[in-house]
Amino acid sequence: MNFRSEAYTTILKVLKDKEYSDTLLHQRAKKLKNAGEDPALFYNLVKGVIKLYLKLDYILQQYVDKKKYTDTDIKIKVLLYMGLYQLLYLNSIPDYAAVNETVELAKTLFNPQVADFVNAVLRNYLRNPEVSYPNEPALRIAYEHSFPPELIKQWLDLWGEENTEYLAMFFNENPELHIRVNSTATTPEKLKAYFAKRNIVITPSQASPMMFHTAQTAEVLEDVAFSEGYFSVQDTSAALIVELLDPQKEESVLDLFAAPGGKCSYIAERMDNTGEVIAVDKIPSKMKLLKQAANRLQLTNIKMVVTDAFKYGPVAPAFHRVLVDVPCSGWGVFGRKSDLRWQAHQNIPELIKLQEKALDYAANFVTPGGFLVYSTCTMNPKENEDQISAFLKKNRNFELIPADAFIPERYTSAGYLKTIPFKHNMDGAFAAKLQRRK
Ligand SMILES: C[S@@+](CC[C@H](N)C(=O)[O-])C[C@H]1O[C@@H](n2cnc3c(N)ncnc32)[C@H](O)[C@@H]1O
Repeated sequence: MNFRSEAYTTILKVLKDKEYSDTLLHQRAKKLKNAGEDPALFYNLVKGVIKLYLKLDYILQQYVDKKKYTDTDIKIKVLLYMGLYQLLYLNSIPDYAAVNETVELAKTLFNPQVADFVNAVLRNYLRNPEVSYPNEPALRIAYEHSFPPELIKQWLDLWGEENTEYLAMFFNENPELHIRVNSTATTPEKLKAYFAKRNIVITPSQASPMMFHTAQTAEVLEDVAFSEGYFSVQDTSAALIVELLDPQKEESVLDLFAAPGGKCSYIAERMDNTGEVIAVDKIPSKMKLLKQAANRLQLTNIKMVVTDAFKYGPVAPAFHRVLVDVPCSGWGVFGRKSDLRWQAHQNIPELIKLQEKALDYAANFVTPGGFLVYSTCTMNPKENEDQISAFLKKNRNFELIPADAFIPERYTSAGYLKTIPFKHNMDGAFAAKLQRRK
């Protein structure tokens, strides 16, 4: 077993069969680790090639006869992507090793002719690695940073060339690990001291006293403090959404689109294991993850209901706080979810309808004087500000509560929680806090 052959079959599954799952990746990485291989290289190669395959493809076309490249099977293209990715991004691997190992893999998987082809293309690149990109901004950014051109066009219209490029670049970097302290088990100071004793540096977040970030991902995840429930892995932007919701002890809280439950477990922690959090989601396998997290964190105030949110009832204004964390285009999490940029742009109109319906439905559960938080992990105004404006126009009994009363002002804009990945060094998220009048 070696990390390149495992990476090859994984990448092919994603690019050819459009199948991606973090679980599959983790299982394979674990297998490699047990066989004495470095899982970090496996993760880097798989996630990197999936994110950057459009760029790799664009470059490779410049080193092969056009017709021959068009006729080349995806099974062979994946080998070329892997070889070129190592040459461009894996500095720990010398160029000769990147080429030789890819050629050897081509021999094992195919035959000497394919191996010769792979060798010739990669060496062609090495002889003259100058690549030229189109002048037109949308195409240049799309190929240089590997995003669908139609998505880049939308971003350019929204934010202009400079910000679009910052965003695209940010999502191609290796994201740091963000962790959240379990306040029912320990304190931020104790957790920091615990890791310091083990020579692991975790840096306090500027955004939240309960959050840290670290570049020592593997060491932190493998530490027993994780399995013992002293912390969770969560992007800081997601934690801020719960801080905006601001759940209090002994309250009743409804989390209508709850799984896999990162926000739900934080709600339960902030309520210090009191009151009741009802977590609703329709996907049983994702709810299982919430159940595991609740057990690990020893949270006893979460009640899980596996059902379609729109069938959850009785529909009555019975909750102090309702979180409606809707399915969205996911633009804000393109850094962590390597395959998402290749699918997310397709179904936005449908998502917008679902979000509108979810917000309307969730509002029915808020008690007079209670709060409703609508959130997404996207920076798309049509899924964010536009949804809230339309809702407030229809529902005069709700009003916007400014977010900067709950989270640092730097992460807010026009009363909303709004995180900008390259500016705040976290995922992109949006949330609005609405109060139902008494
Ligand atoms: C953005 S995710 C929620 C993430 C979650 N709040 C967290 O912090 O981990 C949206 C969730 O909505 C769920 N979902 C989508 N349509 C649904 C429906 N009609 N009823 C219930 N859950 C639904 C999906 O299974 C998905 O887990």
